Amino acid sequence: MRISVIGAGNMGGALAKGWVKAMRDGADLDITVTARTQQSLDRIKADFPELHCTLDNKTAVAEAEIVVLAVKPWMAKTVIDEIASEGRLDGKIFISVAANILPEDLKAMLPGSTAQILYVMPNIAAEYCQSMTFISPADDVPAETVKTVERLLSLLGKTQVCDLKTLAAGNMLAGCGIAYVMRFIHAMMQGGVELGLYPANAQQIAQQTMTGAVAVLQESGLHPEAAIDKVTTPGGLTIRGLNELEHSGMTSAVIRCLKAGMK
Ligand SMILES: NC(=O)C1=CN([C@@H]2O[C@H](COP(=O)(O)OP(=O)(O)OC[C@H]3O[C@@H](n4cnc5c(N)ncnc54)[C@H](OP(=O)(O)O)[C@@H]3O)[C@@H](O)[C@H]2O)C=CC1
Ligand SMILES: O=C(O)[C@@H]1CCC=N1
Repeated sequence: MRISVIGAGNMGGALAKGWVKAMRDGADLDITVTARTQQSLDRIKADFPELHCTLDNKTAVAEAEIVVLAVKPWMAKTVIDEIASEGRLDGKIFISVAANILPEDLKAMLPGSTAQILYVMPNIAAEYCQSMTFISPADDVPAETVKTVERLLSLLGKTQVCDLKTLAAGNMLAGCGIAYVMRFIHAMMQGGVELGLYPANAQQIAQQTMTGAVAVLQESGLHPEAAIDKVTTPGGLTIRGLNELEHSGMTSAVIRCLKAGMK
C-alpha cells in the first residue's frame, strides 16, 4: 500500500516511523514523507532509510493511494489547496490528523472532490506501535475503506472507529493525555529527587512503576480502586500519600485538565 505523509513532524514522523517498523516486521507498505525543509527530511531518513523523502507534496500525493495530512492545523487549508489541485486527491483515501479540523471542514476545503475523508487522532506513541488512535470517517466513506484504514492504523497500536464526540473525548485522554501522563512521571521524579534519588534513577523507577500499574490493570481486569485496595495497608504508608493527593485536589485537577481542551 502506497502512503504519503504530508508533514513529517512530531506526529506525521511518528506515524511514518511506526509504519517502517511494521514494514521491518513484514507489512507490505511503501511510505513517502514530505516536509517544509530538507533538514527535516534528512533527519528522518538517517534512521529510517526505507522512507522515500521529498519536498514535492504534489508528486507525493499523485503517487499515493492513501494521503495523510499532518501539518499544523493553521496550515491545513493552504496545503490542501496545493495538494488537491487538478483533482489530485480524487478517489484517494485522505486522512487528516489536524486537531479540531472536522470531516465537514475538510469537505468544505475540498469542494467537488471525491476524496474519501477520515479524521484521525493518533498519539506520538505511534512511533513505537503503541498509539491509541481514534478514527472518524466522513458519512460517505465506504465501510471497506474504513476497514482498510483501521487495519493500517492497527499496525501502530490500538484503534477505535468512533463518532466525533468520542474522538474529541478520547483525544483528550490519549492524544493530549500522553503529555499529562508524562507530566505525572515528571512530578514523581521531582518528588523522588527530594527524597534523595538521582533524577535518572527516579525516572527509571517511575517508568517501571507506570508499566507495572498498567500490567496489573490489564492482566487482572481490576478497577483501579480495587487494585489500590491491594496496595493500601490500613494505617500504613500508601493511604497517607493517597489522601494527601486528594487534599491537593488531584482527581479534580485531572478532570479539569481533560475538560479544558474540549472548550
Ligand atoms: N504532536 C502530537 O502529539 C499530535 C499532533 N496532531 C496533529 O498533527 C499535526 C502536526 O502536528 P505536529 O506533528 O505536532 O507538528 P510539527 O510542527 O512537529 O510537524 C509539522 C510538519 O509539517 C511540515 N510542514 C510544514 N509546512 C509544510 C508544507 N507546506 N508541506 C509539507 N510539510 C510541511 C513541517 O516541516 P518542517 O519540519 O520542515 O518545518 C513539519 O515536519 C497537527 O495538525 C496536530 O494537530 C494530532 C495528534 C497528536
Ligand atoms: O495539542 C494539540 O492540539 C495536539 C492534538 C493532540 C495532541 N496534540
